[in-house]
Amino acid sequence: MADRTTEQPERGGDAPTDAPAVPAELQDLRDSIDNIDAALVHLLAERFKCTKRVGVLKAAYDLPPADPAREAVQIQRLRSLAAGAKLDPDFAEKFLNFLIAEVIHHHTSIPRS
Ligand SMILES: C=C(O[C@@H]1C=C(C(=O)O)C=C[C@H]1O)C(=O)O
Repeated sequence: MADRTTEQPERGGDAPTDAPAVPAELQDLRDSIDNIDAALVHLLAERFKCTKRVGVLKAAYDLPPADPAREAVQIQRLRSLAAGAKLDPDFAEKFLNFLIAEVIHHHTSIPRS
């Protein structure tokens, strides 16, 4: 495979018209980041499919949209998983709260009889 790091812009003379070559390692990392972002989108889509069904069930059984006791268990579990994975537990908690807020927003918009 060609070494992409060898594709350097000209030095001196006129300003180069092409963008500088991206080092191979940077491009590889960006390819992986793009794959991870795609996986996250698919995982989130599956999660929202589940939570939408939960919202319909809650409306049918006249249960409140939010369940703070369940959320507290989820947050502690995710914080522990994050710590084990060397991810900032505060970030994991913020991310989960962000998701849950969106879910509850969806649930509150489901009509009830
Ligand atoms: C999905 C539910 O509804 C809400 C949303 C939650 C979530 O997104 O994980 C968790 C608890 C509830 O506040 C549920 O009760 O399970």
